[in-house]
Amino acid sequence: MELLKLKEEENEIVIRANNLTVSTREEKSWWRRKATRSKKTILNNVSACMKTGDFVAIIGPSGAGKTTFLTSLAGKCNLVSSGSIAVNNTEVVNIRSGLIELVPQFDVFMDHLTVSEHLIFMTEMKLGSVNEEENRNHLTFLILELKLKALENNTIRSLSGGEKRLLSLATSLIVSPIILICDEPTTGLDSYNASLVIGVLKKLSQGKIVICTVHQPSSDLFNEFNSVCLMSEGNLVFCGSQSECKNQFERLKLHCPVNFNPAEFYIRAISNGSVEFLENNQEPCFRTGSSLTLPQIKTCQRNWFKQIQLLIWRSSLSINRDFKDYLLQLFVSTLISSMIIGTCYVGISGRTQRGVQDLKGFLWLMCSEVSFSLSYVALYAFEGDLTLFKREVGVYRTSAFYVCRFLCLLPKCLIWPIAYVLIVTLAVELPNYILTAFKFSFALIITAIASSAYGLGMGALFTSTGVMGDVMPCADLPLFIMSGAFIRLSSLPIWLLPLKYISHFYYGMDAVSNIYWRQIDTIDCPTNSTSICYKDGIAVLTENGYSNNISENYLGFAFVTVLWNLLGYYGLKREENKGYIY
Ligand SMILES: Nc1ncnc2c1ncn2[C@@H]1O[C@H](COP(=O)(O)OP(=O)(O)OP(=O)(O)O)[C@@H](O)[C@H]1O
Repeated sequence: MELLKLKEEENEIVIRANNLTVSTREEKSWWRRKATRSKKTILNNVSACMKTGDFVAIIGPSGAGKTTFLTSLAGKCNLVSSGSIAVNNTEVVNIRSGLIELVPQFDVFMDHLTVSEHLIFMTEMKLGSVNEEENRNHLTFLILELKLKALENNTIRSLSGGEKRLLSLATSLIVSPIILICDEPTTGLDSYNASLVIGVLKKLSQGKIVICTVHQPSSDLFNEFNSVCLMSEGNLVFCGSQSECKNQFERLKLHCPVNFNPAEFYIRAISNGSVEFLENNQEPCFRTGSSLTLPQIKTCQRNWFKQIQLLIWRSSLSINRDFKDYLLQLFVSTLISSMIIGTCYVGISGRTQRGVQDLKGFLWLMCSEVSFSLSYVALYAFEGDLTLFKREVGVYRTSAFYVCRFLCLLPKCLIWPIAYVLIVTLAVELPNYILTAFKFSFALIITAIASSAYGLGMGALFTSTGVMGDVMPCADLPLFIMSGAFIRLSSLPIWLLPLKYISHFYYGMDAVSNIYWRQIDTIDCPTNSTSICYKDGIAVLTENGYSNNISENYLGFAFVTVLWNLLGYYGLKREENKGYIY
């Protein structure tokens, strides 16, 4: 593990918690301002110190506050806290990313990727190009050390729990952190995999600090740790070397029976109240004269465009593996529905008074099918990846992730409208068929892009609450009423007009209506007709309140696309600010 060790001449690292108190926030109902959940103290005045070479096991009964302590040490706790945590003399929250890595209890990956694709992605993001020899060697070394060589081409979803743990560890070690914090690295693993993981961690601890919470470790596993922290009800009962812990218990006449698991013995003693606090008579944490500057580690922040390129590469790998589903979705969403529309409207023409109504319905269906399908696909784009995104905070910029999601929708925005137009327009009588179909496709592609921005924006704003599926129809309703398919736009009250200008349905309908009706120079009007007779296509446009200028629609599309994307970005940023998920 030479690569992972701090070099001899590098400074000693000390992480120190000083009077750390962590509590939950008081929750109040918003209407009565009455407390619905009172404040709860999770960590109570905890002080501890760990230094280079420490391989620490944090043990204690369930709910003792072990995970909260770990995440606080990593600077990733989102709860209210007082006191301080510092590495050497630098507050943990001010430490450069990569110096401390947290391996949470639950692994979150993009499951469709293979092990090597995932590691390449992370190396590219965190270290720089894998084509650089140093980075390639480091990656190869990690794969070998963490026994991932045989699994390189396996997809992550096919890995066992232990293999996923090793992959999580490898991911955290890409940047060679100086402090590695693992939450229950052995939970759910069989004894072989548990000792494999602990063995790797122990090796790593030479030259680093490795801190782990462990649940019911076997005696053999527990003995691998050289330090132990005992926690009970938010208090740190003891934190020091294994031998000092044993001595302290023996001073209280609490002798661990031969062949009895010491970890279990300690936990029982603190759970039944036999022990409240133990002294720690160890040497002080800082050796006099040791330097307090933090070591430099190699990290790399890729530029924004490179981040987008890497994120798109990762998403495309995932899409490739699901290509059959993608085709099925295309088939169901576009082919079948466009065939149904085509069949219902077969033979219609806007050159007769009867055909005017049919044509308006046809244009509306074409436009709304494209809008609805794309906006609902985009709506769920973040749902599955929100946890992954929150785990990867700091690896890439939120805006890069958002732009990647938007760009990944563009192939659909291109293929779906073209497929629609090709099929549905076969059924109706179009003037200048090829040119009109081409113009329809273009207008619907732009409609699809604006609809995707709308869906993505709504999804990002409401993803974490899970109510986007309920909110979306309510938001859709006023927007699609503005399309002019159900109400004459000229008769809208003035205060409703702003809604028209943020409606992608309006711009879509206005564009396709202009494309079609401007080519209809005469509409038959039977002499015995008692209802209104439209003279030509322009009269239809005027009667329905559509604009005279198609280029205004494209400006409108640009406006709503930017608007919804900005709102979506704000929603995602809000999720990022809620903090790390562990
Ligand atoms: N975000 C939170 N909001 C409210 N309560 C919380 C929060 N995080 C932790 N707690 C509470 O704090 C206590 C300690 O939780 P923590 O997860 O740190 O314990 P633990 O020792 O790791 O438990 P276990 O061994 O079961 O994982 C628990 O009672 C838990 O319910």
